[in-house]
Amino acid sequence: MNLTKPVILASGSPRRKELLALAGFNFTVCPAKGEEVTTKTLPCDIVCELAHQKAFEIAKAQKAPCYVIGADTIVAFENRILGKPKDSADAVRMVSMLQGNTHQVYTGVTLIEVCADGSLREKSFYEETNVHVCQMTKDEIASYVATGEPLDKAGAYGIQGTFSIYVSGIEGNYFNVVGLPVSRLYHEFAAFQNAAHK
Ligand SMILES: Cc1cn([C@H]2C[C@H](O)[C@@H](COP(=O)(O)OP(=O)(O)OP(=O)(O)O)O2)c(=O)[nH]c1=O
Repeated sequence: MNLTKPVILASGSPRRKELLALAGFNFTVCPAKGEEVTTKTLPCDIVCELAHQKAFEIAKAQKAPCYVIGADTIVAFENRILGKPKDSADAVRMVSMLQGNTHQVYTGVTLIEVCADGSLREKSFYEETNVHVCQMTKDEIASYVATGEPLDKAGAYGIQGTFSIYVSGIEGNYFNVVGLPVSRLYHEFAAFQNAAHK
């Protein structure tokens, strides 16, 4: 994609950095530091609101024209929202809930253009993926959590890591589960950039 302005990824997630690079973007990373507070109840609204907060925090601090990308990922299981676990005990609780069941992973993305006159233009979207998790024994859950892999991940697991042996299938986009729906992002970004030149 021919980028007309520099791109900033407002995320500290190493997965998002890797995925955005895979999509061919040239960008710098500037993680948002604000607390993630939501006023919404539906998972799709929560991830869009939090993605907006992250992108907006970085966009409002910019002095020159650019594009800012913010994202947020949560797991939803039977009306419960699972973010990152607080500690290992919380991770055990989350994985115990998800094993033997199907849950949804939502990632929201916000694109903000900081225009030459300082005004902001933005768009948000989300993707949902169904993830089927095999039954796990208490020992399997304990040893998985002991790897430390769940601690910085929504729902206390990483589909891209050793948890992969417990994922029997998904419906939807794999990269959405890892934290960034890259194909959707690429196409939404192209349309967003083109819209500015009309
Ligand atoms: C479900 C799942 C989540 N995750 C990750 C993606 C996100 O990095 C993280 C969810 O936390 P987020 O709060 O969405 O993101 P973050 O704190 O890692 O980064 P930032 O807010 O700075 O953008 O969980 C995986 O890596 N694999 C998975 O299978």
